This record gives sequence, structure tokens and C-alpha cells, in this order.
Amino acid sequence: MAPVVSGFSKLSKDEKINWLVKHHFNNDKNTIDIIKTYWNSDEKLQQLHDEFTENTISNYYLPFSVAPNFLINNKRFTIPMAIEESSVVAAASKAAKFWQSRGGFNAQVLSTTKVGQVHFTFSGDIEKLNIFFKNIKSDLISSASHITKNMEKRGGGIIDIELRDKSLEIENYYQLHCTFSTVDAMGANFINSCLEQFADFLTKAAAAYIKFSESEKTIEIIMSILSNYVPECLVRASVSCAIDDLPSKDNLTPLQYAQKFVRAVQIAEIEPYRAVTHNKGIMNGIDAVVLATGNDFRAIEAGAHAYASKDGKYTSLTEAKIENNIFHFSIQLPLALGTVGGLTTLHPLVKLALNLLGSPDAKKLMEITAVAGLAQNFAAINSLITTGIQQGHMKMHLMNILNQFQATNEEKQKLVEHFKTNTVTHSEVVLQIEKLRN
Ligand SMILES: CC(C)(COP(=O)([O-])OP(=O)([O-])OC[C@H]1O[C@@H](n2cnc3c(N)ncnc32)[C@H](O)[C@@H]1OP(=O)([O-])[O-])[C@@H](O)C(=O)NCCC(=O)NCCSC(=O)C[C@@](C)(O)CC(=O)[O-]
Ligand SMILES: NC(=O)C1=CN([C@@H]2O[C@H](COP(=O)(O)OP(=O)(O)OC[C@H]3O[C@@H](n4cnc5c(N)ncnc54)[C@H](O)[C@@H]3O)[C@@H](O)[C@H]2O)C=CC1
Repeated sequence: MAPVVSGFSKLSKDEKINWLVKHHFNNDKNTIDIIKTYWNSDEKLQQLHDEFTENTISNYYLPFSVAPNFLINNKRFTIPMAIEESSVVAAASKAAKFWQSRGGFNAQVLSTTKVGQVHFTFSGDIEKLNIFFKNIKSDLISSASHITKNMEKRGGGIIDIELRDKSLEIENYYQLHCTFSTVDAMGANFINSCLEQFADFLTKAAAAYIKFSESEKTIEIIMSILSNYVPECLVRASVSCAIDDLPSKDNLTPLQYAQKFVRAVQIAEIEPYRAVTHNKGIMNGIDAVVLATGNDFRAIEAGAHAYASKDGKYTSLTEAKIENNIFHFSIQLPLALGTVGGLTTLHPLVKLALNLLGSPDAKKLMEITAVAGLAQNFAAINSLITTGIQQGHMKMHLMNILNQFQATNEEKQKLVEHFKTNTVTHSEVVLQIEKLRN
């Protein structure tokens, strides 16, 4: 067991690596080589990456891929995707290609409101607290004017602050429920700065409010933090086409295909076990764009899954229906994305990704990202209701299995050729490698 270490954060990068290798890898030189192999030879670039987080010892690569042929609101995009899982990029590309000849994707942002809350306790007369809040509300808002000044010039800022009584759920618990527009920033730091200012103002104003008793004057701030649940920061994307323009595959007529597709989505609507996997497939596309564009995928994941359960039961983020011989497929979800702030202007590949998308504003990025999620879900369901998921997925995963067995280029070539007409399973690939080698 490694010893407790104090002051680890203060060590240099080399000292941290030496500590790690001494206490966890028995001074294995190969471990140091692996860590250093991933360093960038450009020292300035490496330093930039080192400084993104703390205790950085190396870089962790993810493939940076692109999916072409996305027609979104009549404009063509090649979408950057950073993801480790095989077949996701291929699936997105396949769906993009399919829909680009059927009118493409429509997408629109429905709302962009972000939320933050000051959680506090107050013990005393609720009516007095309400009157106090009404009296101080405009000063509370203007107390943050030094923080909001520039955001207001961009068209954003504080939208509103409400006092919410939660004392039936937790004794003496109240909130300042605050809404914001953060324009092209995800806004976490902006919102948190405003909230901490509100908390400070609230405490001081309460202490000075002459109508409060001594105990009422001591409001206790529990915490001030933005919410990643943003059901009013919504985007919708959709596709539609005549039933006859759908594939006729695996003995399915286009109508049967559409009906089976709609049924698959309905199952995800009513069955949480299926809905979670269905939405995981959607997030394959969304997370990949979120990561490539330097956004916070944890925030997006948390918000999307909370939205999927907003009516009390976890359900599908997409909907499918047939109406008047037209097949409709759509997604609606919250996406609090930024095209400024965070890593967006720091990471060279993120900058490249945003340039590739034509330097979108946050709303445009919300539309593109929602489309990637819809495309991904379309491709997955298309496979699930026809060939099954394994055929296409394992075709893409083949290279990973071959690499696990350190296949040479020649072996890879032979086996890729072999599996063009044979089903890929892990055991079958192993068998074929063994056959080649014996
Ligand atoms: C994998 C495919 C696309 C193969 O599909 P296919 O029909 O065998 O592909 P194809 O070789 O006929 O090529 C058609 C197009 O697909 C794309 N494509 C095809 N191959 C590549 C490639 N190597 N690199 C880049 N793009 C590729 C590309 O757009 C290509 O057009 P082209 O470029 O030739 O003009 C298909 O089977 C598919 O869409 N499968 C779904 C895969 C999927 O959803 N993967 C996610 C991982 S599984 C999971 O995590 C979630 C899940 C599935 O459980 C969610 C759920 O349950 O809902
Ligand atoms: N719970 C959460 O999700 C939390 C997330 N974070 C992190 O915060 C970061 C995002 O915070 P941000 O405040 O967005 O980034 P940020 O702190 O880099 O600020 C972005 C700033 O850019 C400026 N700006 C310039 N042009 C703008 C425009 N057109 N529109 C809007 N602002 C513009 C504004 O001053 C804005 O405040 C992410 O890295 C995220 O991971 C931090 C705390 C909590």
C-alpha cells in the first residue's frame, strides 16, 4: 500500500511521477516511458494541457473524428466527435448520409434560461421574510451589477430572482431561485459569482432589517450554486420523410419498417430499462460533440437524464410517429452549451472543432449537438430493428480486437477481408488469428 503523502500537489511534475512509480509501480522504468510517450513534444502546448487540471502527469488521448454530410436547417456540416467507442462515428455518418437526401435535419432552440440557487435557512415569520424579499429584490439584483455589466451588453444577465419556500420539506429551508441568460457561455462561473454576491447581500440586508427579530436577522447561507437541471434551456431537432422513402430491409416494407421503428421508440417511452440504453445511445452522439467542442459533458449528461425523468418516470428523449403517411422522428432536450469560456478558446483542437462548425454561437451549437443525438438514435434503432446491433458494431470493433492480439498489418488485412463476409464475434476473431498463426 502506498504511504500517505503530504504536499503532493506542490511537487514538480517529475517528482510526482517518481513518487507514483516508486510507490505504485515498484520503480518500473517502463511505466515512466508510457507516461512520457504521451507528452507533447511542443513544450508550450504540453504546459497548456498540464494546466487544464491539477496533478497532471500525462495526456489521455481520445480519438478526434468527424462525421460528414449533416444537412441541418439547409446548411451542410461536418461534425467533430471525440469518443472512444467504435461504431458511433460510423453510425452518425450513416444517419447523416441517409437524411441528407431526405430534406436533412431541422433544429431550433426553444429557450436558453439557466438556473442557480442560493440555499439558506431562516427561522421566523414567513410573511416578514416575503415582505423583506420584495423590499430588497431590486437592490439584490443591482448588487451584482459589477458582475453582470458586460453580460448585459451582450444581451444576457439576470432574468429574475424568486424567493421559494421549501420549509415544508426541510424545516426553515428557503431558496433564492435565480434565472439567467448567459448568451454564448455555459455560464457556470458567471452564475456562481452572481449567486455568491446575492448570498452576501442577502445576509447583510437581513442583519440590518429593522423589522426582523434578532433570530430572524441571522439568515444562514447553506450554499450558492448553479443548477445543471435546465428544463428551460431546450433544443429540438427533427427529421421527417414520406414512408415510401424509408428503407425496405430484412423483409420489411417501408411501412412495416416505420411501424417497427415507432414501436421501438414507444418501448423506450414506457420501459425505463430500455429507455436508459436508448438514451445512452443518444448520448453517444451528444457527448462526442460536447467533448470535441470543449464543453462540460458531466453537466450535459446530468441535465439530459434529469429531463428524461421530469414527469416522474424515466423515459425516451426521442419521439417517433407516423402521420398522414409521413414518418416523424424528433428529440427534445436541455443542452447548456457554450462557445466561449471554459476550454473553448484554450484547447487548440476545440478551436479547430468550432472552426469546422463555422464558429457557431451557443444556440447553433445546441442545434448541431441535438442533431448528433437524434442521428445516433436513428442509426442505433435502424440496426436494432433490422440486422441487430452486433453486426455493424462488431464490424467496427474488429480492429480493437485485432489490436488486443497485436495483429500485424498483414494479419489485419487478411482478417478484415475474411470478416467482410463472416460475422464478427470475439471468439471467432481469436480463432481466425490462431488459424493464421499456426
Ligand atoms: C456501423 C454501421 C454504420 C455500419 O453500417 P453499414 O451499413 O454496414 O455501413 P456501410 O459500410 O454500408 O456504409 C454506409 C455508411 O455508414 C458510414 N460508415 C460505415 N462504416 C464506416 C466507417 N468505418 N467509418 C466511417 N463511417 C462509416 C458511412 O457514412 C458510410 O457511407 P460512405 O462513407 O461509405 O459513403 C451501422 O451498422 C450502424 O449504424 N450501427 C449502429 C451502431 C451504433 O449505434 N453504435 C453505437 C454503439 S452501441 C451503443 O452504445 C448504443 C445502443 C446501440 O445500445 C443504443 C441503443 O440500444 O439504442
Ligand atoms: N456545476 C457545473 O456545471 C459547474 C461547471 N463549471 C465549469 O465552468 C465552466 C463554464 O463556465 P463559464 O462561466 O461558461 O465559463 P468562463 O468562466 O470561462 O466564463 C465565460 C465568460 O466569457 C465572457 N464572454 C465573452 N463573450 C461572451 C459571449 N458572447 N457570451 C457570454 N459570455 C461571454 C463572459 O465574461 C463569461 O462570463 C466549464 O469549464 C464548467 O466545467 C464550474 C463550476 C460548476
